[in-house]
Amino acid sequence: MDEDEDVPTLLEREKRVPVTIISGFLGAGKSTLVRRVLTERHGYRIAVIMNEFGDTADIEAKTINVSSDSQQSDEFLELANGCLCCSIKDTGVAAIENLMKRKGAFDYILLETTGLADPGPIAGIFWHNEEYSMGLGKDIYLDGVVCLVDAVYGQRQIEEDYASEGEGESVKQVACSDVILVNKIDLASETDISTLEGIIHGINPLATTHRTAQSNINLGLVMNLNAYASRIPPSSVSEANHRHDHADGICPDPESHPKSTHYTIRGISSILVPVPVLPAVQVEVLDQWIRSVLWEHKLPNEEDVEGLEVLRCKGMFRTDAGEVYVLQGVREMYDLSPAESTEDSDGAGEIGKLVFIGKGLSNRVRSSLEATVRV
Ligand SMILES: Nc1nc2c(ncn2[C@@H]2O[C@H](COP(=O)(O)OP(=O)(O)OP(=O)(O)O)[C@@H](O)[C@H]2O)c(=O)[nH]1
Repeated sequence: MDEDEDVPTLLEREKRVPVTIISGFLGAGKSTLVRRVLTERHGYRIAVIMNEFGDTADIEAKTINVSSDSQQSDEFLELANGCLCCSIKDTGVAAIENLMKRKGAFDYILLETTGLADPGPIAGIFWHNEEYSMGLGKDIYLDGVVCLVDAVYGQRQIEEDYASEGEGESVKQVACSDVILVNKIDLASETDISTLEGIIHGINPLATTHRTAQSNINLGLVMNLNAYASRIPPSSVSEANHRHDHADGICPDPESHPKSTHYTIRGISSILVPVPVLPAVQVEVLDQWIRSVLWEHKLPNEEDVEGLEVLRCKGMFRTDAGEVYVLQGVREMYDLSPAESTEDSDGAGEIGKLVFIGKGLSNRVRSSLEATVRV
């Protein structure tokens, strides 16, 4: 990251401080990314929060010659570039807000999860607070989830992880991410990297991927994504529609092109359904469909669909009343509401889209959704 790289302005746009969750496969380069953030002069005042004060902090303490304040129950390291490295036992919203009260406001918070953590529930904490707990979550909001994948071992990790029992953490990490860094590209062949990218897009057609070596990424590409607000970057749904990476045969449903796509990798799949301008009254019908699928794991008025579980959903469409609706969801939590501002509406063309990523998303589920949004 060069000093003179474009640094997005964060605080002018939002009073609340954005939080980005960094997840990643074991050994994929999370600590290397964090070390970059903590040592390079990028102009942000970032608090990096780790579940455990692990190797990175020790390394920082040694290499930057700053000692940690381990007298307190939480530990902090203030770095020369203005960043703060800290470990708080409880990474809930209230604990992070307390941290801000004690240590002052930051421009940004990066929350690093351990290599085995599934970011879905962590993302849910922020969501839940924002939605239900007045007062909490007033200072911070979830901006996005970034996942590091090892370019050399990523494919094997995904496959072995799945083979162990059900779909593994690495698959969930990919499914729940907004940006994915395929790291260690210096060690992998072009063919292997492309195959891995195909698998990643197969699991999560909405995520943007970047190739990196030594986790070297322009921070502007992983921060300030606004991935969970009631808005959706126009590119993300349209890109998803064009990602058809079949190099490894992960798109087993060619009949669905180009109207909708259906990828699957051993249980985790995604469906993308175009949505025409909907009569306003039909939004409630769609809402019921989403509730049934997310909460009851079945299609409306039908028996359970075996293994139906949505990990992530997103979408945007117009109604004939002139409103633009945005869908955002993680697991059982979702929000289907009109876009926050007219600026957000610009991305919605006449044809909207809904994307669901998860398990059990069969053709039957897709047909049911298509019928629900048919006019
Ligand atoms: N060759 C190469 N090595 C890398 C790259 N990125 C990281 N490494 C090395 O890979 C090893 C693991 O990187 P970490 O950053 O510790 O990975 P991690 O995801 O934090 O690991 P865990 O926390 O143990 O899951 C370290 O020895 C890094 O120096 C890269 O792009 N290329």
